[in-house]
Amino acid sequence: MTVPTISTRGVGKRYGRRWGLRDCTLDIEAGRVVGLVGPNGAGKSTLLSLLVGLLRPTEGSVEILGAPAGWGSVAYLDQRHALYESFRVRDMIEAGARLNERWFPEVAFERLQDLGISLEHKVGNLSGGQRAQVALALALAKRPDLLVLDEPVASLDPLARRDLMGTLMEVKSEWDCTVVLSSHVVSELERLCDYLVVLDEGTLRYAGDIDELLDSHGRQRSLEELILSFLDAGELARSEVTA
Ligand SMILES: Nc1ncnc2c1ncn2[C@@H]1O[C@H](COP(=O)(O)OP(=O)(O)OP(=O)(O)O)[C@@H](O)[C@H]1O
Repeated sequence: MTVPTISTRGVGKRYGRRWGLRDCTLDIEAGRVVGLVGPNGAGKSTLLSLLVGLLRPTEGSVEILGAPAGWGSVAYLDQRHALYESFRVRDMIEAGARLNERWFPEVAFERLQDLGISLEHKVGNLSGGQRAQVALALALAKRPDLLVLDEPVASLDPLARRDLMGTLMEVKSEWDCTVVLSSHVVSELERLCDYLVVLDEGTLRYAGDIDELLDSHGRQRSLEELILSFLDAGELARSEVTA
């Protein structure tokens, strides 16, 4: 049996007295593009941080390609696209070689050249969309087995969103990494993703193949409607508990 890229078992994270995520069990096979959705505070960033080893679970376990989270070939991009303002784009790419064991600078150089982003630009002078593209190119230069993106398009205008999603689609057609991205924009997820994970109030509401989900409702309901129904079901379950 092949090892799933992502395997979590009853994973939970508590912040003080409050659980950010609880009892989350997932098996996600290699090559999937996973859309992670849920309202504010649902636990999306918590789950993503657990997957990349930035947070340690309070309970349960997380394995990436059979090894504990934090090891292996994983790239993580958050919505702040943290970069060194005073560096030129070229310097950022070259600095990556000193920080990463696996580093393929040509991947970043080629992608940015294709996008018309000059390597000589200072990072501090880039637009929001260009910064996002540079941050993504740096993540891709690791040629990761797992690419994790926390709301990568949240701060971008519609054109920059489209460009970034286009880059992700190209990446998927070029090599077979597994991608997990969270977003509030369901239409964008639908174009890119083949697997859906829905969280609400720190609880897993749904995990499964998107086509199978749409087929199981005879393609009569949109993905957005189905996601809302998972969230409403949670609302119903909570009101039954508290009634
Ligand atoms: N460092 C922290 N300290 C205390 N509580 C936290 C911390 N980080 C997250 N939480 C809480 O855990 C819960 C889940 O937060 P998380 O950031 O994972 O949600 P999210 O789905 O990513 O939300 P958003 O869409 O608003 O970014 C929330 O109730 C949040 O307040």
